[in-house]
Amino acid sequence: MIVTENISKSFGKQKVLDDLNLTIEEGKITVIIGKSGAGKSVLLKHLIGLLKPDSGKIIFQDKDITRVSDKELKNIRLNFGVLFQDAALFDSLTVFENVAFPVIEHKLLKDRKKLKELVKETLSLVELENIEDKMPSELSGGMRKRVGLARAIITKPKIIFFDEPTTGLDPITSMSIAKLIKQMQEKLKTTCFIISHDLSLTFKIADRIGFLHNGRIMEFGDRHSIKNSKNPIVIEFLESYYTGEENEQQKS
Ligand SMILES: Nc1ncnc2c1ncn2[C@@H]1O[C@H](COP(=O)(O)OP(=O)(O)OP(=O)(O)O)[C@@H](O)[C@H]1O
Repeated sequence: MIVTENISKSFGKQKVLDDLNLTIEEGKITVIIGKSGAGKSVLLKHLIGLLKPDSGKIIFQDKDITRVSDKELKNIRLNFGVLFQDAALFDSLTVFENVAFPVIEHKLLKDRKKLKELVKETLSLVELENIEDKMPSELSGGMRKRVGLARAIITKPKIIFFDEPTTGLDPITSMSIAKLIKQMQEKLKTTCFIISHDLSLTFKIADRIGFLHNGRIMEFGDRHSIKNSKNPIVIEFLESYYTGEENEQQKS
């Protein structure tokens, strides 16, 4: 579980997070939605320790991760897997080397044969087979996301953070990634934190949905409660998405 307590963050005069409180429950999929520029990526970067708040706490395993040493933060990050928006694969490394990277970097397994088996097993969890020798440039967008997901889960992290997991994918591939996240989460019982524009994904897999607005989580609840929110700002956001205005806004 991660709990943020009153985190605030400004860039110059712009206050992006404003006393934000959020609880990410263990073993659940939490999705944060909100308009473009609402601060979803800034929130995610705080949770994984890439940004520090101006004030407030982020509690993980009884520790405030905003106040730990760099060494401690590195150890804490071993509990985290991150799937970045563009999958962030290393283009000069093979799929095998990409997926094995966190294991090699943290010296978690030295036996080459066991590492090969682990990479194979992890790739099969994301429904990929026999692509270890391929280069990222040879893969489709959906396959790159899957490889990125395999790399994020190979160390069996307690929490996986997803930055817009379906951006840039067609609706069918997006749905297959959404299904895969759900299946993987059910199999590994991992806690998942997702920021997304994709309401189809959100309403398909989220256990908890948070609506970020004006630097705060304005509405938080399960799929049913968000869909039936009486808050006019939430209603407007959901309606604009379905009428395409929000999508148009993303493109501009
Ligand atoms: N390092 C930074 N320096 C200055 N301003 C920043 C920085 N990072 C983010 N911002 C600003 O914070 C605001 C929130 O940005 P953020 O990327 O978190 O929004 P978002 O909700 O993720 O948007 P989108 O859905 O379009 O990705 C934006 O106005 C952005 O310009």
